[in-house]
Amino acid sequence: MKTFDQLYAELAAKAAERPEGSGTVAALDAGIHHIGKKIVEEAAEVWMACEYESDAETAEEISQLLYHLQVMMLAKGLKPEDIYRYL
Ligand SMILES: N=c1c2ncn([C@@H]3O[C@H](COP(=O)(O)OP(=O)(O)OP(=O)(O)O)[C@@H](O)[C@H]3O)c2ncn1[C@@H]1O[C@H](COP(=O)(O)O)[C@@H](O)[C@H]1O
Repeated sequence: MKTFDQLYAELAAKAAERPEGSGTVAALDAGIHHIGKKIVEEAAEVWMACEYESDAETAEEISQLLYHLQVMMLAKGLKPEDIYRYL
């Protein structure tokens, strides 16, 4: 289990170190358009899970959406603090 900030730190390290086999590195290399499509896809999966699936399945879909949002943050050079200032 990890927090939002811990996941971001892990993904930022992956982006910097570019370990082989990292899905995060592959997504960053694929670019904004690819990441954006993943965000829309995961957002739809969150919606469907909320309508038709269990709380646990919904939580998992939300975690995946948060992951892809963090990948987009990295692609855009945004840090968690840049987001928190609007919360
Ligand atoms: N939390 C996540 C995470 N959530 C979602 N995903 C990705 O998002 C996809 C969502 O899955 P779906 O169910 O939508 O399946 P899918 O559409 O068939 O997936 P793909 O075909 O797009 O791979 C997963 O297959 C992963 O590729 C994640 N990938 C990585 N992480 C974490 O990120 C960290 C770094 O991961 P790597 O960069 O891969 O090392 C690790 O701690 C991972 O646990």
